[in-house]
Amino acid sequence: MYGDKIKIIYHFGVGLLGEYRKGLKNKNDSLSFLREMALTEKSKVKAYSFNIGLKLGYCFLDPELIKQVHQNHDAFSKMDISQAFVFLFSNSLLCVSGKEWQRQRHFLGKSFHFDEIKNYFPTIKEVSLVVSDEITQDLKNSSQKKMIQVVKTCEKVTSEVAFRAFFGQTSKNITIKREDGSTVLASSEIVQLLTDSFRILQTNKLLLLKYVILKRNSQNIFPMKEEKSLFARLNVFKDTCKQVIMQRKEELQKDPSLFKKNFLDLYLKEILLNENKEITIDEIIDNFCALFFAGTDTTGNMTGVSLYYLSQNPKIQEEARDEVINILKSRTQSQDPKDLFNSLAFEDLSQMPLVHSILKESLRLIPPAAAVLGRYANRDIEIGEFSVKKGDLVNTHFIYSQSNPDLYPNPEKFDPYRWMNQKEQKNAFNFTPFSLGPRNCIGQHLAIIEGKCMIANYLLNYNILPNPSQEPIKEAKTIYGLCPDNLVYFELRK
Ligand code: HEM
Repeated sequence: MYGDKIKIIYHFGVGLLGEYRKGLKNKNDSLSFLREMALTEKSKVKAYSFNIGLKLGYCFLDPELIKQVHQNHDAFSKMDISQAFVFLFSNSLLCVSGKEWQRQRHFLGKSFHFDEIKNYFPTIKEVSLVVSDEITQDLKNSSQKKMIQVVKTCEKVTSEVAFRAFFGQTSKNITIKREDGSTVLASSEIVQLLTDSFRILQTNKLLLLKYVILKRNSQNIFPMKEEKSLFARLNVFKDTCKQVIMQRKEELQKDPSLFKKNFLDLYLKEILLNENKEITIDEIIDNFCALFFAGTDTTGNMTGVSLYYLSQNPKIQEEARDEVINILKSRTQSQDPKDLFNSLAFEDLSQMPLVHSILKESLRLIPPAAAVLGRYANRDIEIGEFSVKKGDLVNTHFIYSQSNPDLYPNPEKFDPYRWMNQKEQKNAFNFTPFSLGPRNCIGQHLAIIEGKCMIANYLLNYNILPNPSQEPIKEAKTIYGLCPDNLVYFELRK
């Protein structure tokens, strides 16, 4: 019906996962089919059709059509992608829709405004320094270069920042008690819960079938052992969050002068002082989970991938380091990397065009959220020449236009300088790693600020070297990123 404007990608039962597996096996890249399509078809193909089980969907690739989907965001509802996803996020900004979404976006949006994010800058710097101090100590003890799991290292920073931005205290203070009596940090448990809920769907076919048919009711009808154990842990996790929130509420009720600028206090202030009756404790818990989930791995991956490309491109690395040092030279006489990084001011971050371009180029090549969360159309809607019917699955994928050689000459090349040339930025819809439209990423400024801080800190402290014995693999799991995480060595700078 749509001729060569649409490609059909059908894998019986496994759906799109089948195409990802094929790409991984043959090209070390789950999304190689989209990169190849971009090279051969350029902008001819507008969408591909795919299946999840027996259900068919459209994934739009053309920037104009992607724009139409996201501008009409209220015509779609996000899919329940796993049990933990629903349990942890269903009352959060990530999942709610309509008036409820508007209310939440308005409330949270104020805190994500560029000027407000400034408040989190000291925390970002402090946490970055704690992590780099550990690495430096380790390197000093071994007196040689060491392999660094850069994505994991960056996630240590991003998870701690997300935690402190929300609770205003360190994640080490909040622990979860497991059934076997052991304790685990809340920040690790939430990641583990999400990973486990995807894993059980992938490894237990019966459970997957039950979930596809029964959806949110799956755990209530003949719950399987893995479901029971997952839900027991999910309940403990939320109960723990609730206790922390209720305790803080009591503290603030007794002494309102204790209010701080963190998300939890902002919510509680709204409830206690402004007598806002719409905000519930469930909404607060779910938004903690959502901000933690949406902000940790994504930002950690963006920065880890940038460090990988810097290891592969020593000249660009040197130039980026000079950019950072030149700014900081005017702030301190000291040559010590720690003093230099300590002197970094929030305003300096906007004076780093190359570091910014490195992050953008990493997001172009390996966008952590390569596609948005799948959606169902809740009414019939025309997207360009495509007629989407109520109930159809819809998605949008960013890699295709971000790999189009007409828009990005030599698209596989890591070339941050292309961003310093205005031509590429003519059409903002060709580069959308943070999605677009009213439901775009609320945390994008925070992510870039964290990324710039981490890159600046590592450039000041270490030579970032490649690991020639490891081929990078681009794998799409919960997010799209590089693995295994042993692609980079750090060496202390003399
Ligand atoms: C490099 C880092 C990041 C990337 C690539 C990224 C990407 C995205 C994308 C593509 C969406 C749209 C998802 C969809 O519509 O299905 C999104 C939404 C969202 N992001 Fe981010 N994100 C990043 C960092 C962050 C950070 C740091 C936070 C907060 C701490 C955050 C919070 C959110 C939230 C709450 C939404 C939902 C917004 C809404 O529906 O109104 N993200 N992000």
